[in-house]
Amino acid sequence: MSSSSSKAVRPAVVWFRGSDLRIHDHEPLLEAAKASKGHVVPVYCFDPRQVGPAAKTRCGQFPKCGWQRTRFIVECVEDLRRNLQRLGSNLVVRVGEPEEVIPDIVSITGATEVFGQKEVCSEETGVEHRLAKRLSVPLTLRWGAITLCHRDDLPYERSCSDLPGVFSQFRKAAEACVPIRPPRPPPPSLQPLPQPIAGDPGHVPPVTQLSPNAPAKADERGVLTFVGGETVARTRVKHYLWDTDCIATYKDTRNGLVGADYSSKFSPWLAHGCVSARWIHSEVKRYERERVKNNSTYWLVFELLWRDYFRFVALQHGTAIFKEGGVQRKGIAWRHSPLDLSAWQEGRTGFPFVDANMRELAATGFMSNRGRQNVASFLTKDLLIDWRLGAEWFESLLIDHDPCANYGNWNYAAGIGNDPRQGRHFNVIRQAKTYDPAAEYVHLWVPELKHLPAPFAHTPYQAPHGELEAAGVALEKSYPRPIVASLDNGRIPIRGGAAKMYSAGKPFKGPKWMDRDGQEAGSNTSDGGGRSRSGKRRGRHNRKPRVQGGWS
Ligand SMILES: Cc1cc2nc3c(=O)[nH]c(=O)nc-3n(C[C@H](O)[C@H](O)[C@H](O)COP(=O)(O)OP(=O)(O)OC[C@H]3O[C@@H](n4cnc5c(N)ncnc54)[C@H](O)[C@@H]3O)c2cc1C
Repeated sequence: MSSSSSKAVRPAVVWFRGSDLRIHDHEPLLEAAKASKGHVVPVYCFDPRQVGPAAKTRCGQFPKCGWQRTRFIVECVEDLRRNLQRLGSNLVVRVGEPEEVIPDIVSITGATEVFGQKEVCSEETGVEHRLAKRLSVPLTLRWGAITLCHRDDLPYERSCSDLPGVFSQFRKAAEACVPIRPPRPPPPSLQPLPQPIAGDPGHVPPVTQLSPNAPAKADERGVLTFVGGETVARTRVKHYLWDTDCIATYKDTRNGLVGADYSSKFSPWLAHGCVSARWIHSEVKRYERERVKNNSTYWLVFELLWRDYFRFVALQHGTAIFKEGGVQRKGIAWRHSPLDLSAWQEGRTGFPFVDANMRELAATGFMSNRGRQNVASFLTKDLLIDWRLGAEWFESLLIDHDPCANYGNWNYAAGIGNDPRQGRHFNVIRQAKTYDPAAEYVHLWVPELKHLPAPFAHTPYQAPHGELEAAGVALEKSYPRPIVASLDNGRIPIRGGAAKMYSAGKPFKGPKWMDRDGQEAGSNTSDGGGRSRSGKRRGRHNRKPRVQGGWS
């Protein structure tokens, strides 16, 4: 394009929002490029309400974006800038609120329109409304590729008001009648940024400015070194599918706890939009054509539909997913116990499996799906602590935090969400013995128990004195006693403080435990070993049927 014709065209601003940090399959970028003949002004704002030392969560006042995710976002933004530069443009980076920054950029550049991705959660939609009010030009928001199934292709109202309350009904409808749109390539090229903004694209703030306590080195025990950005995201997908064929055994390995490849680990990149779910889907379909199609390849797409489902649930229910009663608007009297909450947060509950998971989260910003289900159940069903504090702690620490997936899953865990089965409760000891039979995971994250062999590593309070002594474990001194007795009908010797709290409160009604398929697995037994409250072993025929649409 000649310089005289490029002067004639007024640019369009592309507002990158944080869950769309890529150039491929990005509808607002493509639409803006088309409308402005490539004269786009891509912008990303580090919003101090979301990232940085001042941003706090609502109930717990935890840092809203911990150092792990902050670092990941910085890497995503740097990568996005490099990719836009390769197309001939650049990324304008500012620290500030989008509703302040973007009108300024519009007036500096003379832009005629602002394009961006449509979000569904209240903080994000609040920004959309305020920005639209302040702009003198139209704000065009597109659903784009945020989900695998495009909202407009669903057999429901655009507001999802008639979305089924059960995942499996949604999944069946999606599988039967929703075509997955093919991913779209990035624009072949873009025009350079217009002056004067070309001279002032802005610096990506260093992690240490946004998160002053960030350690210099990552914990070596982490499942993976997660590096933000589209470039690494695509390499990870290539690794999981084409280089290692791990996807072909995903269904068998996905409940793992240690190592890079037991599950895809796509979540941090999906949460920040470094890859689109549609692109992953197209790669899975290609893999099925060229290598193998089996239950595992199906299951990865099945999990992506869970991700979709929680976004549509958030659209359907609005702010309810963040409120105490959740999407069921249910009243539950949660316990208030800062002591037990901090034991859970810091991995000092006396239940090694819970503690290992919580320590992994704090050290690395990641936790397996198996771990997340267990620690969420433990907080809400054993400690009876307000689920919002758990969700906020996850929000603070998770690299892959996505408000729809996080709050949707927490609603579910707390029994106030889209779960057809009420009162789902994980027996964390039984889960530990099933999924960590040799205590490899507990030994990794709770090193004070590393010489205590399984199964005692999962129940050190049951270990004979000699075993503890040989392993160098001194209960209460080197590792805490359990903080809650409910897991064993009160037979677990608990820490004094917590015992008092329970006896001071309402009588604790025995929880029912679910096994991994959502089946009732005995009440209050020490390891949930399939015994009923009366102590009689349950026959298989007495088991409740597998829950349709339940977590698996
Ligand atoms: C209490 C709780 C909180 C959670 N918070 C988040 C969150 O903030 N962000 C997030 O991405 N996931 C969240 N999950 C879902 C799930 O645990 C993670 O997506 C998964 O562990 C990420 O690892 P992976 O990429 O290896 O998953 P894989 O098993 O390889 O699954 C592939 C992809 O499917 C999607 N997915 C899988 N399971 C779920 C699910 N239950 N809900 C929604 N999407 C799913 C993810 O995008 C994931 O990357 C949460 C689960 C629980 C129980």
